[in-house]
Amino acid sequence: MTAQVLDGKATAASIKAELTTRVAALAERGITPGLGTLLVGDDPGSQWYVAGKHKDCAEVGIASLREDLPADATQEEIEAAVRRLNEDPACTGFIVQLPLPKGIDTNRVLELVDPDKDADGLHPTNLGRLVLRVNEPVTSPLPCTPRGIIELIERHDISLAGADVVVVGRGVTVGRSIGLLLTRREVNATVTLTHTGTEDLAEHTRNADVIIAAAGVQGVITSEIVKPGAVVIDVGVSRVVDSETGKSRVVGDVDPSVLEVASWVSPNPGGVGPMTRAMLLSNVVDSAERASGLA
Ligand SMILES: Nc1nc(=O)c2c([nH]1)NC[C@@H]1CN(c3ccc(C(=O)N[C@@H](CCC(=O)O)C(=O)O)cc3)C=[N+]21
Repeated sequence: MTAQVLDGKATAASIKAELTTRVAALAERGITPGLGTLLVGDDPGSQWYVAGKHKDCAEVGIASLREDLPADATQEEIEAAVRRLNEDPACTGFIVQLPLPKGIDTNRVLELVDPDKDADGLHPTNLGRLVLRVNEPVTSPLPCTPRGIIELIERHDISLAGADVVVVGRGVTVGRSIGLLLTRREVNATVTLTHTGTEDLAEHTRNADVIIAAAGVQGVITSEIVKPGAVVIDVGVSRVVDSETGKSRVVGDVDPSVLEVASWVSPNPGGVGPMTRAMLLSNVVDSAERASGLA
């Protein structure tokens, strides 16, 4: 058996097409959604990510706003830039590109973001809303990677209702927050969160209908610890130097042997990454629709 591919690139492309239509409807009412980015310093990786976000925006008709600060920007200067984006009516959602330079109190910066403009969906107020509104529609931004993973699964007609989902890794952006979405009544999965303190990871994963691998450990999920027919989502990102080409490349948490036992596997790259970017755009369009009374 060979697993089917959960194609994140193709799924993100259809989401972007849907967003283009919604952005056009907003334009008819004189509204242009705008994504702001706050980038501090000159890390090439961060510059590349931010450039990609502005390119995505241009594709669907979202305006881009940038705040770029030097690597030696002070806490006060960074907080002033957050306030400018909070107050700018042209900015309907924004992100603070992470990581911020050493010595900056990241949580203080993130908590200053207007929760209604929080395009990452990771502001404490928005995580709190997810906790409190478990049985009601959410009208606040959702964490992008968790939302992208659920969309990727459901848009392939795989039901999560009643599924036993094992999450590997307790990082804030994925492991810690995805259970808040998976256990909502409208999704209805059962969730086990495993981490480095888990005594027997295999015992959990072998019973899972769905494995969400967000540990950042190359190849931790091997075919021996996956139940035949399981759905396996590869979120982890590690950089390795290819022994043949000598070039650096991205590898995930899922070992290629898993393709022989799973029913569906998300590739990495080409799976969760493009979905995360599409959900960032969705959060910005959702916010603009809410602000204009369309949603
Ligand atoms: N405030 C904030 N929000 C973020 O969402 C955020 C951040 N800071 N800091 C950095 C991480 C990283 N991240 C990625 C998103 C998409 C891909 C992506 O699309 N990757 C492609 C290809 C990547 C490659 O080949 O190098 C793929 O998976 O197919 C990767 C990484 C968002 N981040």
